[in-house]
Amino acid sequence: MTATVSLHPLLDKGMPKGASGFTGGVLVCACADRPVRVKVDGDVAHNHACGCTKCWKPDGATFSIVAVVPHDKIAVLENGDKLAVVDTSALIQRHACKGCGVHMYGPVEREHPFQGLDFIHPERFNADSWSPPGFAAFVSSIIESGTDPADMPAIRARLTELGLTPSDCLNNALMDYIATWTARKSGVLKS
Ligand SMILES: N[C@@H](CCC(=O)N[C@@H](CS)C(=O)NCC(=O)O)C(=O)O
Ligand SMILES: [Zn+2]
Ligand SMILES: [Zn+2]
Repeated sequence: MTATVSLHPLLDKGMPKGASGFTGGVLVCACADRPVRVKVDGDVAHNHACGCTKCWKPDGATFSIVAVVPHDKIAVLENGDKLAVVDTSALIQRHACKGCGVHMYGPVEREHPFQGLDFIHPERFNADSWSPPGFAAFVSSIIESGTDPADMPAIRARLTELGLTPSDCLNNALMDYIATWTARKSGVLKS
C-alpha cells in the first residue's frame, strides 16, 4: 500500500522483514572516516517506533526505530573515542558519535525496571533481518518536534495500518511491566 504519511524511510518503503534466528551484528555510525562500530550479540527485543524528541532519527524521519538488548551483549569494537553521552542526566545514557550524531547505544544504569538494558537503533546494523518494530510509542511527542497536530489522526491511522499500534507512552505490556516493578518495590504487590 502506498505511504500517504511519512514516518521513517524504512517504514515508508514497507516494514523491514525480520527473520527468526538473527544472531546479532555490528552497528555502524554514519561517518565515512573512522566510523564507530559496536558489536551486538543476539537479536533485539521490544523493537518499536518512538516519537519522542530524544531518540535518534535519520534525516527527515518523524519516528525513531529503537529496541533493547542486554548491556552485556554490547561491545565497542572501533573508534569508541568518538562517543559522548548526549545528556548525562537522562535515564537512557545515549552514547552518540560526535562526528555524525548517530546514537550507538544507550544503557540504563540507574535503578529502574529497564536497568541492565541498552537502547539501540537496529537500522544501523550492517545486516538485515533483525526483529521488526511491533508498536509505536510516544506518538503525541512528535508534535514537540514540529509535527502539525492536525496531522495526528492520519499518522495514527498509518501506524495502525502498518500494525504498529500507537500509544502516547509505551505499549501495554511494557507499561504493565514497569507498574509491576514499581508495585513490588513499594510492597503493594507481594508476589
Ligand atoms: N515528550 C517527551 C518524552 C521523552 C520521553 O519520556 N522519552 C521516553 C522514550 S525514549 C523515555 O523513556 N525517555 C527516557 C530518556 O530519555 O532517558 C519528548 O518527546 O522529549
Ligand atoms: Zn559517526
Ligand atoms: Zn524515544
